[in-house]
Amino acid sequence: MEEDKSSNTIEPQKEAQRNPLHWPKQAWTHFELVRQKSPLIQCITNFVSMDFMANTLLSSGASPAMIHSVEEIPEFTPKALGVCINAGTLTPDWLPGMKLAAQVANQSKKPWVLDPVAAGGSNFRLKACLELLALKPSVVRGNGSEILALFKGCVNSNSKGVDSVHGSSDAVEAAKSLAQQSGSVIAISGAVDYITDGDRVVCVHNGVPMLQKITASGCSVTALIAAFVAVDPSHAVEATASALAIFGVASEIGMDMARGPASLRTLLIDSLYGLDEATALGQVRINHL
Ligand SMILES: Nc1ncnc2c1ncn2[C@@H]1O[C@H](COP(=O)(O)OP(=O)(O)O)[C@@H](O)[C@H]1O
Ligand SMILES: Cc1ncsc1CCOP(=O)(O)O
Ligand SMILES: [Mg+2]
Repeated sequence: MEEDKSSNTIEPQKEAQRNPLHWPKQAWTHFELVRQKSPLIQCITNFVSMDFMANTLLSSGASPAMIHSVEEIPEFTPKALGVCINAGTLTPDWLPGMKLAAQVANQSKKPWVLDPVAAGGSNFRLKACLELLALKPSVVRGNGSEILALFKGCVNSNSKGVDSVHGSSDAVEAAKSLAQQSGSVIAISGAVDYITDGDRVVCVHNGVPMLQKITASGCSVTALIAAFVAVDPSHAVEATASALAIFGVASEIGMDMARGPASLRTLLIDSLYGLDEATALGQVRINHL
C-alpha cells in the first residue's frame, strides 16, 4: 500500500485517532489488492485443512496451491508470491520440505507465514515449530496456547492439542517478547486477535465464537494472512490485522444466516467472495492496545 506509507509507518496510532476509518480503509485496500493481484500462495498444510484453506483463498481472490513435495520446492516456491507452512498433521518426512520452502521463500524475498498448530502438544512438534521459527517467518499466527508454548519453549501438560486452553489476551506479553526475539510478527487469535512486532500491539475485534467449532478456521485465516502479506510485504503488521478483520467480518455476515457450524463454513466462503466496501468499512473493528 505505497500510497499510505507514512501514516502506516511513522505515526499510525495518531492517524487512527484522527481518522476512525483509517483501519477499515486499510483492511479494504489490502483485500482489494488481493482481489486485483490474485497472488499465488503455496500452502504446505495439514490434511484436515486443505479444502477449507484453498476455498478461503480462492473466494478471497488469491490462487492457492497445496504443493509440498521436496522435489518440487526449488522449482515451484519461487513462483509463489507467499507461502503458508502449517504443522497440523506433521510427520518427520514432511519437515524437510517445510524447511526447504521457508529457505527458498527467504532467498526469493517472498514472505512466508507459520501456523504452529498444537505446538505445546508434543516435544517433536514443539522442536519442529521452533526450528521453523528460527528460519524467520514474516508472520506466526497461533492461538493463545500455541504462542505461549513457542515463547516458553516447553510442552504444555494441559494441552488440548489443536484447541487453545488459554485466552488470546493471556499471551500478549509472551507474543511481544517472542516478536522481539524472533524478528517475526506474532499474531494471537481468539475472541480478540492481537498482532505485534514486539513494539506495537494491534487488536482486531471481528469474528464470531462459532469459528471455534469449524475445524481449520485458524489454519485458513493463517493462509489468508499469507495472501495479504504477499501483496504488501513491507507492512506485515497491518496486512495481518487486515486479513484477520476481513475473515472476521465475513464470519459475522455468515453468522446472520447460519444454522450451525456446517452452514457457517459455507456462508463464510460466500461472504468472503461477496464482501463489498460499504460493509467492510462499516464492520471492521481494529485499534491499538
Ligand atoms: N471467541 C471468539 N470470538 C470471535 N472470534 C473468534 C473467537 N475465537 C476464535 N475466533 C476467530 O476464529 C478464527 C480462528 O481462531 P482460533 O480459534 O483462535 O484458531 P485455532 O483454530 O488455530 O485455534 C480467528 O479468525 C479468530 O479471530
Ligand atoms: C483437528 C486437527 N488435527 C490436526 S490439524 C487439525 C486442524 C486444526 O485446525 P485449526 O487449528 O484451524 O483449528
Ligand atoms: Mg490452529
